[in-house]
Amino acid sequence: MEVETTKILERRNLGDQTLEIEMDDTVLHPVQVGLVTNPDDLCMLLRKETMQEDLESKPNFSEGNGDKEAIKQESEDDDFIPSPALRGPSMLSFFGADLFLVIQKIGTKYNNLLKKYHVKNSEAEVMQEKCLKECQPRFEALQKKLNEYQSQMSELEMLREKCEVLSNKCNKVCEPKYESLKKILVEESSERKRIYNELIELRGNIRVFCRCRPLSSEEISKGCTSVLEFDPSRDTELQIICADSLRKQFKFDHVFSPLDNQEAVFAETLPLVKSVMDGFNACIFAYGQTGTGKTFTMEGTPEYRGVNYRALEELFSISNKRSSMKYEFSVSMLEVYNEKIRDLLADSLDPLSKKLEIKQSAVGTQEIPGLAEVAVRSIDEVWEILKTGARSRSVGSTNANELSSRSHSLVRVTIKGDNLVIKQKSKSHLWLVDLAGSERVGKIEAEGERLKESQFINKSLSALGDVISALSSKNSYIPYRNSKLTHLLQSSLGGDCKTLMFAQISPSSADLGETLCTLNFASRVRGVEQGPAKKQSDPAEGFKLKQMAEKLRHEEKEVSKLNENLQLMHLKFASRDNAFRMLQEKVRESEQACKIYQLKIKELENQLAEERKTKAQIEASRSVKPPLAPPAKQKRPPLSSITNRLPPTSRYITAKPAPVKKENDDPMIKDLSSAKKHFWKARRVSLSPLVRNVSSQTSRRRPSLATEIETLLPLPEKLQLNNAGGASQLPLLRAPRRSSVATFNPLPRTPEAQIKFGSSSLKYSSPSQSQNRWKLNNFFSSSMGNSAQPQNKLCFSIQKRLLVASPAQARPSFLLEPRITNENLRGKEIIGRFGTAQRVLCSNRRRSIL
Ligand SMILES: Nc1ncnc2c1ncn2[C@@H]1O[C@H](COP(=O)(O)OP(=O)(O)OP(=O)(O)O)[C@@H](O)[C@H]1O
Repeated sequence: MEVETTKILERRNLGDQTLEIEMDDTVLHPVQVGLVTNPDDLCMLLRKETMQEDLESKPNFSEGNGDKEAIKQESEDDDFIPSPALRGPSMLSFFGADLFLVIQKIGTKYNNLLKKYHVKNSEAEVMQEKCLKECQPRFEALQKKLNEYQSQMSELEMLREKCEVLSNKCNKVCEPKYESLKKILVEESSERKRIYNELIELRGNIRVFCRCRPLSSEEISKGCTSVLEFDPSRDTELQIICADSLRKQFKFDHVFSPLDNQEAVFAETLPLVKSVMDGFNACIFAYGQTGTGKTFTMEGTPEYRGVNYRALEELFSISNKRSSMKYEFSVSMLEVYNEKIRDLLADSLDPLSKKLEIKQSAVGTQEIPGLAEVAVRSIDEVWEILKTGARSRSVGSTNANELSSRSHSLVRVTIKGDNLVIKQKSKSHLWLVDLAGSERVGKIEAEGERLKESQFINKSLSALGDVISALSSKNSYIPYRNSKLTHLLQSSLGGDCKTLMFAQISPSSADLGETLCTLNFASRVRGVEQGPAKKQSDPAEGFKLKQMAEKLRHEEKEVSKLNENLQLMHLKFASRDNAFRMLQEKVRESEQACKIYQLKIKELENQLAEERKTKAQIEASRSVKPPLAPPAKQKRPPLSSITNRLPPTSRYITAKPAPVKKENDDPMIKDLSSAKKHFWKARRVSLSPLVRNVSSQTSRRRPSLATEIETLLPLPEKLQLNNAGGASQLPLLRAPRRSSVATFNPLPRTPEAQIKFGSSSLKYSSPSQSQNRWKLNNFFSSSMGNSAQPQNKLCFSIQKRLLVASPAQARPSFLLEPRITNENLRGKEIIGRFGTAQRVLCSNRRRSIL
């Protein structure tokens, strides 16, 4: 709430004295009256200015006898301009009355404003208290939480540091070990692979196993006998009893009798499956007469799982064991039926609708675009796929087998390996082939479709024989493309690929011819790698092989140990890394939470600061309270009283005027703004001649009470006084009291000047000062012996200026002869004297005693 204050200056030259009148007024615009010889002059001057202004501003205003009511109405209007009707002696009294009215209005307004101010102040206090009550606990709680978080943060920081130390230590200690182990592992695994491959190669890249099924119940019932003889001590030899005295011996890589179960068969197959995991292509196929157990060996039954299932089971098992490798498996199933490739895992209901062709890839491998390839992650998934494919397979009934396979069934397992240590990738295929039954067409009495199927089957089997034959004789040309079967298996037959053939035979005497055919074919296949096989029979080679196998076992053990160590290290690393990450996450979360809380606290602090600031402002504004209205007895009479005329009786005059303090937004001030404007204008226009008069009169400096007293004091005493601590006051005594006395310039209209005048009036605003002012007014009135009311007022103004308004600069009394009756105050310096009152300087404080 800004308070606008103005000041009316009135100077009066009374003989050899120049009196100054300062009048605080919060409504009236400053009016400079100039030098007047008596209050009437002042009134006349005001009237003159107002009238002149009025004439200037309202030239068309009708002159004549003014209606007082109209004039009063005018005075109540925004423009506080006396009407031309006020010209003449009555104008001053009306002006005074109107001024009184205005003051009265302003007093009322001031009281209202003061009430509002108090109400608002109390509201603000209540709000402040409420806010403090609400915010303080929250602020304290937040502060507490912040402290907690900070302590947690410091703990986490410590933990993080510990972790870092541990991690560094671990890195320092474990890293070299890890690197050396990794190096050893790589070396060992490559060595193992090399030796293993060498062993397989020594055994032969194409291996042939012969498996004989037991006599079926049907065959037994028919009286068929077994034509096979097995020597348990020689698991690679087989004798066929062709006639009573004729026996034919066949040698294979392994011969499985009817007593050997699926596990035994797979145990011998395992090395080849392992080599697939090392990145070699492999092909396992079962060849034989219809009903000799090809499907049984390859697929098996749920109770007696075949090679397919066990091989994949083993692949998964090896994959899980090798922690340094990451494997992915996928399975495709197809069949070659009548020289056509059929996708057994295709979504289409009719597998033949999808025509599949063999294409050679850029790297020289044979691919079948469009062939379904199902990723498998567990052996259960594999089993389901195998069952699905087997259901789609082409089967037919022959007189040799009720559910004879009329096609070559091929399962392709693709293994993608990724060495995590040396970042090496590999891809290999394992073909698991269940060939169609090889039988003489005449024997099965095939006709029509069956005959056609048999012809295709025999043709493809013959092509397979040719390929193997070409491989054995190391021909430059291998006729892979003579059949779809050999074409498909091209990348898995020959070279460094591993091939295993199961020659399935029947023990029945009824199938002797077919058995001999199969054995001959198998012997032909085995001949491909007869060199190593022959060497096996050499004791020296055997010993060498045994030594290599021993070495291989030892290497495998070492590798498994290294693998275990590596896995352990990996686990340690992973656990520490995980812990570290968790801690980091916690730290991050805590930091985030702390940031949020800090922001909240900042907001609250800002809020609190604003409230404090508001409170301070309120208190400050409270401290600069407007002057309280003096008591009724001491109230300053309105300006009208300086005339010797009484103000006109009106309902406004009866109200007691009160000192006012206004705000900028005071509507009353707005009402009076135009009046102010007129006063400004009037002053500027009318004072210029007066100023000239003043300057001519005051060239000899205005004699004031102060200077008058000053002249009483001899110079040495003055100096003494100055040295005795009155240094701050002596210059005031010496200097002309007010330089403006002589010049008496019009009040400046600049904002700075406004502020100056405004501030100077503020120092008279305290109630105590106001009361003192009134006391001294009475005192001076009585001391000067002037009974006239206007003069009393002038006397009061002098007191206010010299003594009350500025007590700190009160002039010392120069009647220095101590007349202090109080013993306690004797020896103190008298600094002022008024009538019987003496003012002494006591411990930097002035005390007044009478
Ligand atoms: N080693 C074995 N032990 C027990 N039973 C067997 C063995 N081998 C085959 N059999 C049985 O012989 C029968 C014929 O076997 P399988 O169907 O596997 O012959 P196949 O060679 O696949 O015939 P095809 O070529 O016509 O498909 C089946 O009932 C099977 O259970």
